Amino acid sequence: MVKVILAEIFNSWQGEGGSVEGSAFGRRQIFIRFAGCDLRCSWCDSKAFIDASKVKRWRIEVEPFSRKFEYRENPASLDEVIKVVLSLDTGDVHSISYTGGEPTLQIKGLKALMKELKEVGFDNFLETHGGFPEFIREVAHLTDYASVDIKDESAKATKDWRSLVLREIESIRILKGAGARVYAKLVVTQETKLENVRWYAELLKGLAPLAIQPREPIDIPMQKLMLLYNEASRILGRKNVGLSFQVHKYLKVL
Ligand SMILES: C[S@@+](CC[C@H](N)C(=O)[O-])C[C@H]1O[C@@H](n2cnc3c(N)ncnc32)[C@H](O)[C@@H]1O
Ligand SMILES: Nc1nc2[nH]cc(C(=O)O)c2c(=O)[nH]1
Ligand code: SF4
Ligand SMILES: [Mg+2]
Repeated sequence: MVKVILAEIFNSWQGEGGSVEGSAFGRRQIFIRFAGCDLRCSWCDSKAFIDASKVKRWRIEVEPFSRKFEYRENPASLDEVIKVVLSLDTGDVHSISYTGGEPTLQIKGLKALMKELKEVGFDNFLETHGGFPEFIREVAHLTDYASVDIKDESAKATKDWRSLVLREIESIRILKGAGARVYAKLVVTQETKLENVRWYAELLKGLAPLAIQPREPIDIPMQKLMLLYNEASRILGRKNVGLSFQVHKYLKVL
């Protein structure tokens, strides 16, 4: 029996993605956060969950926005996860967000959950770094929406940053080919180089829109953000670039 190592499940509003095509910003979602990640983005806000061996328990926010949690032991069975998702359904849920950590690292469990939750009528929204096109291929046909991060050099996510970016682009291509609504998300910092943004935009041209998301806490000067945006827009087209902020953090919700 497949099991999954989780961090948390909660019902909230999708806080990211802004208004670019394929975004589910402001939609109600049930978030399934997987534990474990192979990357180490310097600014990751989910650091507590990226070493799966340290995530002994997962939590359920029993009532949306209540900060009241129930805890369960890892690993979780798929039946248990489905039951929890159904129990959190507020009737206005747009889609299920699979996030993490990196959900594609647990590809068997991810695939089984996406399949089952689709069968009971939910759309699937995959939040991924896209570094494993071979895993993306396994779930592309089950994916309705995907937000695929392009990891900027300044994230210092891995040593071989350029090859990671190329794999992320390949993942976007696979998802698009399978009919998913896909956008790329680029977290930018003060250190983000204009020449790198130019490169990402060239790779994304004709493929997917770009949501530019300032790293939280925001310290990038607005003049710099404007320059990066302008350059991306010049290459991708003015309708294919937008800003994204982590609005849930301002609302102080999960
Ligand atoms: C925690 S990650 C999990 C999914 C996947 N591992 C990834 O990185 O795309 C979810 C989203 O939060 C974003 N994120 C995490 N920490 C952030 C921060 N400090 N500021 C802005 N965005 C952040 C990531 O870039 C990603 O788009
Ligand atoms: N409300 C809310 N929206 C989100 N969008 C992406 C998130 C994530 O951590 O993947 C996230 C999250 O953690 N909460
Ligand atoms: S890839 Fe995602 S979960 Fe992994 S370290 Fe980076 S932001 Fe965090
Ligand atoms: Mg988050």
